[in-house]
Amino acid sequence: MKTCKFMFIRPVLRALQTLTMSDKYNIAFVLGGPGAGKGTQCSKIVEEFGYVHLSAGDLLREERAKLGSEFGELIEGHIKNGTIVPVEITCSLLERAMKDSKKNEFLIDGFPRNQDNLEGWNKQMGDKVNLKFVLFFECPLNVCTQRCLDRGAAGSGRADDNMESLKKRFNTYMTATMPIIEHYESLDLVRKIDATQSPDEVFEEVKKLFT
Ligand SMILES: Nc1ncnc2c1ncn2[C@@H]1O[C@H](COP(=O)(O)OP(=O)(O)OP(=O)(O)O)[C@@H](O)[C@H]1O
Ligand SMILES: O=c1ccn([C@@H]2O[C@H](COP(=O)(O)O)[C@@H](O)[C@H]2O)c(=O)[nH]1
Repeated sequence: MKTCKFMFIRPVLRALQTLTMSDKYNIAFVLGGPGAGKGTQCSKIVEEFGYVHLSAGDLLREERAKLGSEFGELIEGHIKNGTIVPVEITCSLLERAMKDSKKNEFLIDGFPRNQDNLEGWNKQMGDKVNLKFVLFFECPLNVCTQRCLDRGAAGSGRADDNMESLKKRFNTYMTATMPIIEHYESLDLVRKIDATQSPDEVFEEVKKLFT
């Protein structure tokens, strides 16, 4: 009789586990230096593979632009100085956007960028997501700089597409973001892409990860 009673437990547990797994958001983080082409490639992935693209920088810029936003000034200061906004703000914006989208597969672009981001995300979102991999667009500083300056000259309107902000952004990237990429490398989650080629050539490499 006893055996009979416990025979059902394992399949029930397995079913529950499957249910929990499928309830999780599937995400890929997208990292790389300023101007490496993260946004450009994310748009192509969205078009071809139907992910939802959430750029942490765009969400912060939107929040900053909201009339009466409690965090507007703080965000503005960080963006101009190329420093990182506290994770509670960024993570809440990301979680809200994920919930609102009613979708399940996300490219999270430009996040996590430092240890505070990583720890805050793991605490708030760790149990709610399945991290597929970290897409890392590798691009030398001089190429990234030129792309951002060209973007500024073409009228991006971004307060940080200028040499002064770029120096600070690169400093943050090297000192705070690279260690996060190395952390994911140690977990064998990083998929490195050479971002120096044309957008279409880069996308040929990106595609291989999604097919
Ligand atoms: N492979 C590429 N070759 C040449 N130019 C590119 C390439 N990819 C993107 N660009 C251009 O470089 C600029 C920066 O690209 P994009 O906005 O995609 O970079 P990003 O990594 O998202 O930047 P940021 O982190 O500053 O938001 C844009 O003007 C874009 O058109
Ligand atoms: O997770 C994030 C993402 C961005 N920021 C701030 O925004 C700017 C611009 O970011 P882009 O990804 O280049 O659009 C960045 O330099 C940071 O100041 C952030 O704090 N946290």
